[in-house]
Amino acid sequence: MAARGLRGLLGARPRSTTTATAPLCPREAVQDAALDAAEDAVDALPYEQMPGPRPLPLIGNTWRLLPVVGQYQVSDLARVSALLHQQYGDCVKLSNLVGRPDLVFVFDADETERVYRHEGPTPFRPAMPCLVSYKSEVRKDFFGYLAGVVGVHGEAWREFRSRVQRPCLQPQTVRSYIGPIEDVTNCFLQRMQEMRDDRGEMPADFDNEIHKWSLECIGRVALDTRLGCLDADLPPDSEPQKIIDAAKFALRNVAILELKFPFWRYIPTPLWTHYVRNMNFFIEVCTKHIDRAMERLATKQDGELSVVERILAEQSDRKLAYVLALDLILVGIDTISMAVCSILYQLATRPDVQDKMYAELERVLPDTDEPLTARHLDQLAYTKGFVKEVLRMYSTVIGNGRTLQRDMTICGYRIPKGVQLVFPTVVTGNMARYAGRADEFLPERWMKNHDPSLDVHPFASLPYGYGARMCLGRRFADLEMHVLLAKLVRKFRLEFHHPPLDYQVTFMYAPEGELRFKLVER
Ligand code: HEM
Repeated sequence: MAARGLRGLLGARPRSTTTATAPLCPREAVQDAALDAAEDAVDALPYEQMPGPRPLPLIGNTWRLLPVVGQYQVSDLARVSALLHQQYGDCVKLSNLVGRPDLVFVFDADETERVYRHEGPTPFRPAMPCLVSYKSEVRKDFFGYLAGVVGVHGEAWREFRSRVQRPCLQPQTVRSYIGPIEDVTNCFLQRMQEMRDDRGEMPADFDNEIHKWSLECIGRVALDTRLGCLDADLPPDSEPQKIIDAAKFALRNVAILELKFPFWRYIPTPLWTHYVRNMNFFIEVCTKHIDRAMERLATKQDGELSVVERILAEQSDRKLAYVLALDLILVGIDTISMAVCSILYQLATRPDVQDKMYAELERVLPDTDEPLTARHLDQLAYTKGFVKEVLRMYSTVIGNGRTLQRDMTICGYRIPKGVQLVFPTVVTGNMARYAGRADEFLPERWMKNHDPSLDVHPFASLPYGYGARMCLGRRFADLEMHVLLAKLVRKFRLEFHHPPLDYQVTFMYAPEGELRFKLVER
C-alpha cells in the first residue's frame, strides 16, 4: 500500500521525454556537442529568462512559504517540488527570497551529474543557516578553527573532513560495530514486545521509540558509550531523557527556523534562544563522554579501537573528537530515525515484500539467535535492495544542494555564482524517464543480474548525496538499518491495520501519523 502524494503527479510521465505540460528544457533545443562544453555555451539563455514563480514587488517569493497566505506549505515541499517541475520544466528558479540567495531546482539528472562531477575539491552545500550562525558567531569561542563539517566550507571543511573521513567510512571499522549495534537493536526489540497493547500494537508515539533506538546507536558510534535511552521509565531529569528531549526539539523546530521567514536573523526570538540552549547542552554531553573515552584509551591494553578512540589516538587535538561527535549527532538523529519510520511503514504495508525478505533471512540466518556477522550481512541482497528502494521512492532527505562557486550553464541557462542549486531526488528518483517501472516498488532492481529495463539513472536517486561531501555517516546508517531489519523480520511479522498514512516533510520526508504497527511472533 503506497502512500498517496507524488505518485499521482509523476507516474504518468513517459520515459526519456518531457510531456506537453512541462515546457521543453532549452538544453534539448540548444544542440550541445558534449555535456562539458555546455559550460561555455555562448548561446546560453540569460538567467533572468529561466522559468519559475514570479516574485512579488518588495516581498519576492518568500511569502509563498508563509503560513495561511502562502501557497506552499513546508510540510508539502516534496509535492511542491513535483508541481514546480510539472508547471515550469526541468530547471526552475525561485527568486527574491528574503535573507537567502535564489534557489534553482534541477530536475534533469544528466545536468545534476555534470554539476557534481565539476564541483571541485571543496563542494559548498548550503545547509543549516542556524547552525552556521551558532558555530561561527554564538559559540566561536568553542569551535574556533575546528568547526566540523556541517555548515563549514572551503579549506576549513576540507581540513576537518580529511582528518575524520577514514575512521568514519573505513568498511573494516564500520564492521566492528555489527555486534554493538546488534546489542542496541536487541534491547529495542525487547522493548517493542513489552510495549504491545492488548491488540499487539505499538503505542501512538512509536516514532519516539525509534528515535531512542537511533540515539542509542549514535551514542555508541559518536560518543563510544551506551547512553541508556532505551531504559524503561526514564526520570524526566535523567541525562538520557534530556538528550531525547533535546533531539526532539531539534527535530521539530529546526525546520521552522530554517525554512520559514528567518526572523531569528534579526532579533533573538524565543525559538532561537531555545535553539542556542539546546545546542549548548549537546556540546556539554559530547565533551563529557569524549573526555571519558580519552581516559579509557589511556589505560587500554589492546583490542580494536572504536571510531572515537581511533580519532583520539591518531590526532593530537581532542577538540576534533568533540566537534565530530556533535556533527554526527546533529545530522544523524533525524535522518536515520525518519528513514526507519519510513522503512518500517513500507515493510508493514507490503506483506509480499516482507515475505521475500523473510525467506532471504531464513536462508542466511537459519538459527534465529546466532549473532550477526559481516558474512551474514553480505548475503542480504534483497534486504539491502529494499532499503534502497524505500530511499528511491520516499527519499528521506528530499533533495541535496550545492551553492554555485562560479557561473555555470545548466539546462541552457547561464546561472550566476552564488545561486543555490537544489537536486530534488524525491522527484527525480520517481521520474519515469530515470527509472524503469518507476511507480512500482521493486527491491529487485538493486540486485545483481536484475532486468536492465529496471535500471535507475545513477544521479536520479542519491539518498546520501555525492562526491567529496557525501554523507559521512552513510556506512553506519546502512549498517543500522540492515541490522534492524535482519533482527526484526527474522523473528517477527510487522503489520499495519489503519488507514494509509500520507508522507510529509517535517525537515525529513516521512509518513505523518501514528505508527501503530502490530508485532506478531513468527
Ligand atoms: C538514512 C539516513 C541518512 C541519510 C538519507 C543521509 C543523507 C545525507 C545527505 C544527502 C547528506 C549531504 C551529502 C552531500 O552534500 O553530498 C548528508 C551529509 C552528512 N551526513 Fe548523512 N544521512 C543519513 C544518516 C546519517 C547518519 C546516521 C550520520 C551520522 C552518524 C550522518 C552524518 C552526516 C554528516 C556529518 C554529513 C555532512 C558531511 C559533510 O558535509 O562533509 N548521516 N547525509
